Amino acid sequence: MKSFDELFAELSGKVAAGDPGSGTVTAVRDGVHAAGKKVVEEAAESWMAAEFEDAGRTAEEISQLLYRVQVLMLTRGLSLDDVYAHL
Ligand SMILES: N=c1c2ncn([C@@H]3O[C@H](COP(=O)(O)OP(=O)(O)OP(=O)(O)O)[C@@H](O)[C@H]3O)c2ncn1[C@@H]1O[C@H](COP(=O)(O)O)[C@@H](O)[C@H]1O
Repeated sequence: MKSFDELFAELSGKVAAGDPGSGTVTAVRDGVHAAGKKVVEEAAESWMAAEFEDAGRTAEEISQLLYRVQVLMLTRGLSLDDVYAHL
């Protein structure tokens, strides 16, 4: 299990290092358009799971949404503080 901040630190490190085995590195290289589409896709799947599936499936979809939000942040070069400043 990892927190939002721990996941972001892990992904940032992989992107900075250009880790060749990382799906995140590939996703960031695919660019903002692709990253944004994945956010929308996982947001829709989270909504559908919340409406029609159980809490466990909903949590799973939301975890993928959080991951895709972090990929979008990394694609735009945003830090956690850049986002937290607006909370
Ligand atoms: N949390 C995630 C995570 N969630 C989703 N994904 C990726 O997203 C893929 C699933 O996306 P799809 O669009 O194929 O999903 P889907 O077909 O809609 O599947 P469902 O939503 O229907 O379940 C997975 O196969 C992973 O490649 C993730 N990839 C990575 N992480 C985390 O990121 C870390 C680093 O990963 P790497 O960069 O790949 O090393 C990992 O240790 C994980 O903690």
